[in-house]
Amino acid sequence: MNLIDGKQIAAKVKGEVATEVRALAARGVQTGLTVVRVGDDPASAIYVRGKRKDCEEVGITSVEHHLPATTTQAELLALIARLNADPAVHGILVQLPLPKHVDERAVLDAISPAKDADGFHPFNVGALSIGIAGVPRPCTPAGVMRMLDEAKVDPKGKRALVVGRSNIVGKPMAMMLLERHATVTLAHSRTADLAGEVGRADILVAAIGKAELVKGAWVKEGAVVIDVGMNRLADGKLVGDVEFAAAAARASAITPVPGGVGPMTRAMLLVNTVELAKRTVR
Ligand SMILES: Nc1nc2c(c(=O)[nH]1)N[C@@H](CN(C=O)c1ccc(C(=O)N[C@@H](CCC(=O)O)C(=O)O)cc1)CN2
Repeated sequence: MNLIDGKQIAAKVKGEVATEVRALAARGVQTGLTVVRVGDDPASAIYVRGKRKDCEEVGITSVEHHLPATTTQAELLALIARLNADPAVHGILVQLPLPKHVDERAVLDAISPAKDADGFHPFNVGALSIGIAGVPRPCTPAGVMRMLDEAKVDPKGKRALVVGRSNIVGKPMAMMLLERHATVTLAHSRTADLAGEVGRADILVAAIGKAELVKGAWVKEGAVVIDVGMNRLADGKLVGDVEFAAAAARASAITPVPGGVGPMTRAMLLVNTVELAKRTVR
C-alpha cells in the first residue's frame, strides 16, 4: 500500500510556486493575496495563519483584513469592491464559514472572477464545468488531482466515486475527474446503497464530513482512497471520513488525515494566486 503524503507533495508544489513568484518579481510584479476573515471562529484563525505563513514561504505578499463578527453584508461587499479595484491585489479569499447573518453566496459572487483565489465564483465554476482552461479551480479538488498525478494514478476509464456534493469539494471534484475521463458517480447522504457504491469504486474520494462513515471493509481491493474529511473527535483526535486502518489494508494507495489533502488545499491556493498574478502581465 502506497501512502500518498500530502505534506511532501505540497512542499514540491510550494517550490514550483516560489520559482514562478521570483520570475514575476523579476518582471516587476510582486504577487499579492488578500485574505478576509470575519468574526473569531478559532479554526478559521488557525487556517488563515497557516495560509499567510505559506505565502511568506513562497514570497507572496499576504494581507489580512480581520473584521468583527458584527460586520454587515454591505460593509463586507464594500471592502471586496475596494480589493477588486486594487492592482496590488492579485488574489482575494474570503475565509469560510461567514457569520450567519451574511449571505455567503452574495459575498463570493462579489469577488472579481479575475481575483478569485478560491475558484468559487460562478463564472469560474461554470468554466470548469465546460472545460475552459486557465481559470482558478477550487483548491481542495485541484489538490486531489495533483495527488493522483503524483501517485501515478490515471483516472481515465476508472470508476470514481465522490462521496459528498458540496459546492467547494464534491461537485468540482466530480467535474475534474470527469474531465480526466473517469466514469464518475456522485454519492451523498441520501444515496441508497453507499456500501455497494464504494465497493465498485476504483478511485474513492470521501468528502462528506462525517467521521469514519466509510467503512474499510466496503473498499474495493486495490482501490485508491482519497480522504478529504477532517473530523475532530471528542478526545481531540483528528480523523477522516474513512476508517483508515481497515481501508489501508485493502487499498493500493491512500491519503492520511492529517497530512493528506489538507496541506494540498493550502498549496493549491498559492498556485491559484500566482496564476492570477501571471494573468495580469500576459
Ligand atoms: N475560503 C475558504 N474557506 C475554507 C476552505 C477553503 O478552501 N476556502 N476550506 C476549509 C478550511 N481550510 C482552508 O481554508 C483548510 C482546513 C484544514 C487544512 C489542513 O491543512 N488541515 C490539516 C490538519 C489541521 C488540524 O490539525 O486541525 C491536515 O489535514 O493535515 C487546510 C485548509 C474551510 N474554509
